[in-house]
Amino acid sequence: MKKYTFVPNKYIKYFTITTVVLVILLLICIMGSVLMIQTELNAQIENSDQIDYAVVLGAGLIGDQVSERLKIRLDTAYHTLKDNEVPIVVSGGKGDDELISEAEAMKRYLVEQGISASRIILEDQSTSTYENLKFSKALMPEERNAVLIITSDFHMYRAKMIGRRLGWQVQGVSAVHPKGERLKLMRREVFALIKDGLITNVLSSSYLGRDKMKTEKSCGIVVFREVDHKIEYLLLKSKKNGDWGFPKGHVEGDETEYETAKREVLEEAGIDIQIMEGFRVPIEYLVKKNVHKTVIYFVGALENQEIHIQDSEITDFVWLDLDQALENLTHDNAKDVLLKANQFLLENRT
Ligand SMILES: Nc1ncnc2c1ncn2[C@@H]1O[C@H](COP(=O)(O)OP(=O)(O)OP(=O)(O)OP(=O)(O)OC[C@H]2O[C@@H](n3cnc4c(N)ncnc43)[C@H](O)[C@@H]2O)[C@@H](O)[C@H]1O
Repeated sequence: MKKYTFVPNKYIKYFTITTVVLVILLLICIMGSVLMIQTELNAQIENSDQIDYAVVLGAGLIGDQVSERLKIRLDTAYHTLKDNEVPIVVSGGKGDDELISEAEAMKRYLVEQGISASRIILEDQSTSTYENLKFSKALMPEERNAVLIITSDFHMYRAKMIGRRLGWQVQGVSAVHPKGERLKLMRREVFALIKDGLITNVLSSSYLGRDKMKTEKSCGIVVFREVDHKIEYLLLKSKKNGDWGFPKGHVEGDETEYETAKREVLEEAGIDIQIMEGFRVPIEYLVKKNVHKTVIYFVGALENQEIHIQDSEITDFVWLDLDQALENLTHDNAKDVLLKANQFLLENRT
């Protein structure tokens, strides 16, 4: 007769629990080590010729000032990028306790250090690492996909993993934090990595590219007039969002960009403008989180016509010189368009 050894249920339970705990501890140790070596692995740019964009990831503000952790990332970005011309996406939305978006504060900091504002693109909608990178990608042309990520050493592994998932050729430069802080943050990062790597990466449709961005396209005109040999620019105030900007609107049907721009200016301001050849400046931004909008701006002069604003969409209009217009425009990318338009007029006006 066969003999069975009796093993009480409680021993099986203890054995299982101990094994699970040991496996988890082992996993945490392995992941911790992987995170630790990111400083050495991403100490500097591997190949600067192969970077289309740099993306700097946000890390919290105190009021409207960058936090100490974010400052370390931005200082790394400054030293890494100061001697080249690569466009820089600064990425981070506005938290409940923040007065402005992280992206805005990051831009201000980098500009104060001496980086040209025209190199900096704002991604100011994201609230997680995944959104940082996904929304940044939406601001880049599809074919420009060699990206340098700048973030904290402990955060780099996850950021690069998500970047690759989004189809980028990724390089990284790690911002190095003091050892004590690094260890503290690394514990948190291990759990974020488990979540992003093991759960989201496998299960979430967003990682598999199914939550595609919608796209919108509008066209508009920077309208100018000459008063006593001085240039003034037309700004309109949007009824929907209170923004001061240039007349513009969505492309309809199979209109050309010129046709859309002229129609929208006629609808919104009641004026028929001839577009000047040689100026076409696109800007891009996100409307909410999932609409990637491109607006193409042209330049055109107003002569002998009165403005009649479209009451349903526009609440006010104003003619301003360059400095006043720069002060009044709501969005920084529109200010960049105006500076370019002004330069174009200085070089091309007869
Ligand atoms: N094809 C189409 N698709 C969708 N809607 C259509 C449409 N055709 C017509 N419509 C609708 O028709 C109305 C008028 O449209 P239009 O007159 O045709 O459109 P628009 O001026 O280009 O844009 P809209 O007012 O929608 O948004 P904007 O980008 O300025 O502002 C949107 C947000 O972006 C922000 N924003 C504006 N300019 C920005 C910039 N330069 N940088 C960053 N953010 C900016 C604003 O503050 C605001 O929060 C709108 O109510 C729209 O809903």
